[in-house]
Amino acid sequence: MSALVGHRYAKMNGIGNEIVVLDLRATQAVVTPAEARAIARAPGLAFDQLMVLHAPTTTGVDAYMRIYNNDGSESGACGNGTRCVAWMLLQGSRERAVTLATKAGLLPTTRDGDVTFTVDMGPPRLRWDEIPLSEPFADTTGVELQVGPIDAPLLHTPSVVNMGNPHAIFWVDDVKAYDLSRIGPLLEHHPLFPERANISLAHIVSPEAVTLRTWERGAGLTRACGSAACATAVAAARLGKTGRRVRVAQAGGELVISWRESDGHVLMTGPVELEHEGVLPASVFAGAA
Ligand SMILES: N[C@H](CCC[C@H](N)C(=O)O)C(=O)O
Repeated sequence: MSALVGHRYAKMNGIGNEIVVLDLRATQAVVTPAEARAIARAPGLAFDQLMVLHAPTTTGVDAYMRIYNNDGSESGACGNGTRCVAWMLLQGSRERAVTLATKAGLLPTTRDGDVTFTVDMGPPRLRWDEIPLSEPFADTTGVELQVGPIDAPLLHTPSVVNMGNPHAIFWVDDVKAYDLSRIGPLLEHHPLFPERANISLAHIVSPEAVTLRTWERGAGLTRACGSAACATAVAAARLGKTGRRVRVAQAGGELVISWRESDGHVLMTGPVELEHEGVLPASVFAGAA
């Protein structure tokens, strides 16, 4: 039987980004890619990201998180899921702050209201080999990549940003005018991105507002992606398209993103929603492969 059976989970969402938080702090067990895929297929547990809590190994950290996409692959960041984790850890507590650790670094998170949280997503990484890209580009605000005919590309010159995970952002007039479910997987797996990439279409509404759609690496089209909102806000500010504080609207709702001047950290604010809680039943893993 899977060592995950009997551990507590919460099915949540962060503005429509489907999240399962699984608390493994009481065990040494680690989720395998096959187990992550089995949970994603279980009735009522379909997720875009699975946030797994492990006991912290460093003082001052409340939990270490491993983040899985629904294809079983791992990610270094998930903004919407991190707010859900903070909700779970602060549930019933008077504390207002938690510090979470991932393989990409520390994520201090504060509660701003009952269901509203701000995550310090840390500084973006902007050098080509930090994204990573497979070939050098001095300027990552626009790299050579296009979709469609060479002389009349449909999409071209994305900005690239690493927010703990790789993002490419194409600037468009209408985010709904493209078949992202067809274009997304081609770009996610493009040879320019040796670790694959999250692919976003962004429309600048005003210097304070952006509309966004994202095809997520390892999860496909989602209703919202927090790290994509952060990456887009950084890229838009670098290009002078917006200021350093923007509202980012996605299919599932809105986030406020601030790229702090003093230390270059990106702050993401938004709500979470609890759908149901329980303990993982053995049936989830029956016949898992
Ligand atoms: N939905 C997440 C990001 C998931 C990223 C994942 N698809 C990857 O980079 O592998 C968010 O709110 O930030």
